[in-house]
Amino acid sequence: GVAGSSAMGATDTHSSDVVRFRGTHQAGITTPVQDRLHFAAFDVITDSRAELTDLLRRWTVAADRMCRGEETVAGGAVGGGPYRPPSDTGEALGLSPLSLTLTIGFGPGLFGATADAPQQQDRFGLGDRRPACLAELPAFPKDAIEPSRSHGDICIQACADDPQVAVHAVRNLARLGVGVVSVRWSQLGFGRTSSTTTAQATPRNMFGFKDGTANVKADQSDLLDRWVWVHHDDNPTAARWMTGGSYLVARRIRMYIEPWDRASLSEQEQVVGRSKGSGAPLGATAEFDTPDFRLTSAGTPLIARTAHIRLAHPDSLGGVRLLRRGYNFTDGSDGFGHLDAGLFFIAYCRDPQAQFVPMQHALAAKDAMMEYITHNGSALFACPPGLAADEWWGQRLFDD
Ligand SMILES: C=CC1=C(C)c2cc3[nH]c(cc4nc(cc5[nH]c(cc1n2)c(C)c5CCC(=O)O)C(CCC(=O)O)=C4C)c(C)c3C=C
Ligand SMILES: [Fe+2]
Repeated sequence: GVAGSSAMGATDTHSSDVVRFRGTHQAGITTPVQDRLHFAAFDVITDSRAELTDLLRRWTVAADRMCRGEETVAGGAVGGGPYRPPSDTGEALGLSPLSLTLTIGFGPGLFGATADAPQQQDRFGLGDRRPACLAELPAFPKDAIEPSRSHGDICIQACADDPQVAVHAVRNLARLGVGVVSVRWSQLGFGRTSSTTTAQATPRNMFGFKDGTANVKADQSDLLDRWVWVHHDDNPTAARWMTGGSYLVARRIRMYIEPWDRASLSEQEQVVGRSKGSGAPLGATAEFDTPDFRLTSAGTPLIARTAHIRLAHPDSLGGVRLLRRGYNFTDGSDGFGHLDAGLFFIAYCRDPQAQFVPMQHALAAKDAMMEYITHNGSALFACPPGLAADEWWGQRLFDD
């Protein structure tokens, strides 16, 4: 890790609070999932390639600093004199970095026209650099996607073990981006809904079930290589800037808490295919037991044909896996007395069209859970590999 001293006067900063910003892969993908999320999608509002690359350079410096617990610039909050707006908004002064990670991704619209947006201009001359799998996700049955919560040219996923640290990071990047980018939508998340290491206990989602048991984990390097990281041969030369990167699928999934809370325990367990208490697959005893989809009782499958874990299991999908990294959210109530709560689903994969798309098609068509959820936000981003020393976010994409 990086030395954990803080320029913000924090006394409680330890090197264990710092996640390395630079490396082979971006932090925030296999990093042990932190407790809090602030996810922001930006539209690029300039047509100038120079303005955009200048911002990406400035963002990189600020992000690198904030991940070490420093202000966006030295003395930014109060050191700039009384007559100028401070260069750092200051709400993280005195806080340690709390494992802040900032992960950047680029959306399909940055590369010009797509099948869904044929009018989109190739404003930055990136048309030939678009990886083939960076195409907007298709519509799935029962989707209720709201454009104001979807898509975007650039995303920043900020994760930390303190909401204020994550919000401070996104707020300051947005502030630095004035005139070049504008926030299209953002989502706060609390309570991770998956684990990415075997050392982490499995958390629970808003349905009260353990979530993340069968996730791909950071120490499963064969699975990461097969299902998460983009390979050199996955793309033609012009799109090889993605080698070592990954695609981020984001879905805002509203969960209808009130009808769920009126469903019997047995109905809830049938929907998921696992026991609510232990997280064990139905018919098994412990959380990490392998589900046996052949078990029956009086001729009926113990794990229903419509159970979430049967449909999302690799055996039902030709072996396909994803790295899930989602968060619970509650955005107040919906005006009708119902909680606007759910799961902000984030998954990383090597090829979203071959992994997420067939999985979501299977779930949307048959998953019993669909009675209790609606997908109302959707986005796909290409997250480049990690940065070498002095490299800036997007340098491999923009530099020829
Ligand atoms: C398209 C991918 C998936 C979406 C969307 C999704 C939504 C979703 N899931 C839960 C709750 C649980 N999911 C669980 C397992 C699980 N889910 C997916 C994929 C999507 N889930 C996969 C690939 C798996 C693993 C399947 C397997 O290999 O067994 C579980 C069980 C525990 C676990 O393994 O994580 C729960 C619980 C909700 C509530 C939700 C949308 C709101
Ligand atoms: Fe799931």
